[in-house]
Amino acid sequence: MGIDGDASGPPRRQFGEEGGRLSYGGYLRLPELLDQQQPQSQAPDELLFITIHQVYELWFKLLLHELEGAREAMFAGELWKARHLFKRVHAVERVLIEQVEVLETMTPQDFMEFRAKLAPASGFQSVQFRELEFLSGLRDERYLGSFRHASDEELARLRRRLAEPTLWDAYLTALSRRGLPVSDEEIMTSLLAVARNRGSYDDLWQLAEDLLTHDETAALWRMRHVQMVERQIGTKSGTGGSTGAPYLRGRARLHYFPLLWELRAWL
Ligand code: HEM
Ligand SMILES: N[C@@H](CC(=O)c1ccccc1NC=O)C(=O)O
Repeated sequence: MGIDGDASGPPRRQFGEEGGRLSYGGYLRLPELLDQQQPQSQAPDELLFITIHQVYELWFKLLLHELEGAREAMFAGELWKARHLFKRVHAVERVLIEQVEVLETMTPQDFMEFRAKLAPASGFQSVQFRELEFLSGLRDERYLGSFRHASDEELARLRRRLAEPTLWDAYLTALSRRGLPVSDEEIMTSLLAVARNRGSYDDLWQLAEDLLTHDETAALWRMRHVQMVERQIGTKSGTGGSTGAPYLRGRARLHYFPLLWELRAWL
């Protein structure tokens, strides 16, 4: 029996073969993709280091896309759609945490074989990571300073993220579409009304839980990253010029949606 399952006779055309324009590698642009891993040293583990960062950046790209979709859905009052997209966001974010383990198979000695070649590059210069923070509501303009070497297009993207609405802005719109006031003075009362009146507001409550999970998972990644950093470089300072682990520990305490955490104290 042939691989197409035919016992005999001429090979039949498989589904999708009629046009014959697309191939697996052509569609996925594999020649281009697989040409992008270019180690700067002979160190055996540099391929792992490059690959894992590229995989992160691909997931970051998808997260930005899905979070933009979730934001637009909240603005449009399509809460079911926002929740559907957040489910995917959470699944990807869990993968981001899990794959730290792959890089931790590298020993610090093996990392030191090529680490010096990396400076002054560092995760500080990840445009998409900062875009995710800005879109999620953590807008610290001081980070624009880390992008002196970024292209005009990348800088424009970061500035656009600083100017555009955040996920929290979109959630506030969803609240006010349901008649709940969202001024600074009234917002906590509205969040409490949602939490205490699930019969009327369960969709808004679940959506707030989705935002909180996004926040919590991002913080888990920061903690996981700093554990990996301590394992790899101990108390050394970073190639990007920070104090290293102490700087990163400080970042792990940050929240995208502080009011959703504060709400817990009132429930
Ligand atoms: C051997 C593994 C790694 C080490 C030792 C390491 C170390 C560091 C250090 C020390 C910093 C602070 C900036 C500096 O002064 O350099 C940093 C920042 C950062 N790293 Fe890593 N890193 C590692 C892997 C990764 C991976 C796999 C990613 C995935 C994209 C990543 C993303 C980032 C990001 C986004 C920042 C900025 C964090 C912030 O400002 O809050 N790092 N890293
Ligand atoms: N900042 C790291 C080096 C590092 O991990 C890195 C270097 C270049 C590009 C991305 C990196 N990943 C995260 O910071 C260090 O200080 O060892």
